[in-house]
Amino acid sequence: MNVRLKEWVAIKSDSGDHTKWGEVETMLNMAAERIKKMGGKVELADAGTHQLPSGETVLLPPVILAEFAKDPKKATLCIYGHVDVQPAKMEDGWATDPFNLTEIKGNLYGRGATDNKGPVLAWLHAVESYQATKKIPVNIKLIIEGLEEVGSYGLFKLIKKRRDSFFADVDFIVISDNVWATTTPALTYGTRGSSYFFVEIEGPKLDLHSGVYGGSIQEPMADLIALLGSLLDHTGKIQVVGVSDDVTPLTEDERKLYDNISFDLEEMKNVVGVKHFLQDTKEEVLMARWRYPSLSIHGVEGAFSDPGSKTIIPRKVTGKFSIRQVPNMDPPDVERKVKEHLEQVFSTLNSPNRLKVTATVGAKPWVANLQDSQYVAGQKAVKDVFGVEPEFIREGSTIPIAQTFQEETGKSVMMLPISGHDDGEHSQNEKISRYNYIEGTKLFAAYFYELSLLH
Ligand SMILES: CC(C)C[C@H](NC(=O)CN)C(=O)O
Repeated sequence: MNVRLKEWVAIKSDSGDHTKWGEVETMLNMAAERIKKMGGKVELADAGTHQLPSGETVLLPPVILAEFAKDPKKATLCIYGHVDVQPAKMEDGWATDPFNLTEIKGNLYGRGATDNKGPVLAWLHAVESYQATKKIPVNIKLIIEGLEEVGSYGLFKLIKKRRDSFFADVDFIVISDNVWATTTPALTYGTRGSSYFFVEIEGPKLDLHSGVYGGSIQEPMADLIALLGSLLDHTGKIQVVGVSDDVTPLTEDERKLYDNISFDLEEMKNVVGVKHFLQDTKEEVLMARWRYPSLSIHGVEGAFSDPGSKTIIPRKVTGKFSIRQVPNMDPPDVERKVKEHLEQVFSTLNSPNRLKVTATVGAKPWVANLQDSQYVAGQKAVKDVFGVEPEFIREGSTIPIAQTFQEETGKSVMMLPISGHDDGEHSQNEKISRYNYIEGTKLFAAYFYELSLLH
């Protein structure tokens, strides 16, 4: 059992609820202390403030900017990671306490084990192992945040501000915050972007007895269900007019990249427990995940959701959904079209209730240039450690800051995942295998070495 990972997983650094950001700060301080113990120079950089959908302005947790002793003859690598996590409760169906890292048959289960505390620690372990030999082949900088899971508030501005200082001498930026597509190690060259929406419907002054008022008022929940039901058809096609218009057309060269992925549809059905996907072939399923947009409905705040029955008409409900975006979609344009769509559907309901739509995340999609020399180093490092060629993959999830790193700093960005395809990021029983954690640490060490040969 890895003691450090156990200590980090024990911190409930769920960033989803701003009232709990104290735990996120505790986690950031713990990570900062670890880096200082390793001889790193650490700044807890001010990330500014953020306005919540309620209108309230809150102070953001800081961002760790750290660096180790620099040798001007060596290349400088900046590693990005995050130490906040998604929410997790035993009642969601976890087999073990999500905040008590538990080893079962070679897997380490706990919230954040793979997304992203395990990989962040693996980077630190790789640095430490070189420190023991006093021959680290590249200069290392670190940027570690605590709000990735809610859209990296404040980080965009901080990167702009530090472009000519912290980032000035950085040659490469690397991120390990995603999963392999199969059991073969991978290099990731694209992620989808995301816009997250809150649709609030507010009706009566207070919750009402459905036996008294049912049938005589227009219920907020019925309005909300009509709105949410208008977003998608049964084939998964987004119904918001114009949203998918800008999707980059598929080229033959890009299509060929899918041929070599050893993705097994049957195994994937078993992993997630579904009878079939919306697409029929491996290529179509992967494209739906990586290079086409999707819309998912996540939940309803304010609706009765406890066990048992309560005969209530909720006064105010907030539906939550997000749209994953791909090149060349633009989050502000998507957000405008979604708002227009919801207002138009709402107008047909002739409702006396109030509608408010807020977009809380506006993260751009990211695609790297596969000819970038970092990918050569990554490919060699995978070969060194695993003895196989990596799969070149994209990722359906979002790293909000990836495209900003590339655009603002002009530096090369690569993703080097060490997490397994079945690690259950954001899900019940999230885990990292002992194998991936240890071999992943070796991969990072090999990558430092291969990168130094490029310089
Ligand atoms: C913008 C999202 C909240 C970011 C989140 N990122 C990850 O899961 C990265 N491992 C996502 O839902 O994609």
